Amino acid sequence: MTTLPIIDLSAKQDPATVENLRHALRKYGAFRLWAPELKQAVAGGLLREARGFFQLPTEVKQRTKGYSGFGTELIRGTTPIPKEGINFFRKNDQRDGCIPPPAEFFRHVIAIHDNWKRSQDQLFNLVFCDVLESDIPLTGTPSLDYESVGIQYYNPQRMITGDGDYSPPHMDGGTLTILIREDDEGDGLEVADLESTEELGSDGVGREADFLRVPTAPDEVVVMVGTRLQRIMGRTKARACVHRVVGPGQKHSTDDRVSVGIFRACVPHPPPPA
Ligand SMILES: O=C(O)CCC(=O)C(=O)O
Ligand SMILES: [Fe+2]
Repeated sequence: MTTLPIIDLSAKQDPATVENLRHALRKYGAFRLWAPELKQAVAGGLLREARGFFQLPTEVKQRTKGYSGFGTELIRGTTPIPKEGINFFRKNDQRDGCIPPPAEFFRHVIAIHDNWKRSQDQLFNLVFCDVLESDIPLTGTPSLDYESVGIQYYNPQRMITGDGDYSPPHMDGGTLTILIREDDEGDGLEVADLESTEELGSDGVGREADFLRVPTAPDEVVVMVGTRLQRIMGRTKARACVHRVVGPGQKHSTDDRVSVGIFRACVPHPPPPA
């Protein structure tokens, strides 16, 4: 398997597809999803609004609910990621004196969230019932149905050198992440082949594993397993995807990069008191 399998939720999955998906969940913790509506909803306005937001003066962004400044998000608690971001619908995200995001931007985010709601049950049924053959109820409990939307903004002009990467290898914290990217050949997303190394942590996997490029394609998004799903299902069934974003490199030295993630059942940030 040298590309991620693709799933079309509107079709009935044949046994070979289900078997491929089962393998992909162990090898990469990721697969592609045919999602033209979601892709078009993002292209038709959200990206423009997001770019507009990230051009606002820093002091305005910093007061906006859900915003995290350049280099403030850390991987494994230590490595700053050279990006800015804004998160929506995250619990415990209360800072004093926050202002809401621009109304038109927020309207587009809500539209994406609503659009995704139409497919999410189908996706969860396929993954949990057909592929993982799980009888653990993974939907219908408030802590697992929790979902946030995060928008990442990568600006090559803010990179100190042109040879650093946009995002170091890491795993996401939730059950599944739906990642929506712009169509761009050299977009930089790569996922680790988890069968190519004995390492288990994202740091070791990042150093030792073979990585597979995941090119963007029209009408497709990527689905990635997070650490929470791995914990629930066990590593023999589903591994958390270790992914990174390489670049920007020469080609993208002037183009910025925007991605949208729908993070399902991600740990609220900051975590609630124990
Ligand atoms: O921007 C991307 O393609 C990946 C983003 C990501 O991995 C994340 O936000 O957790
Ligand atoms: Fe991620």
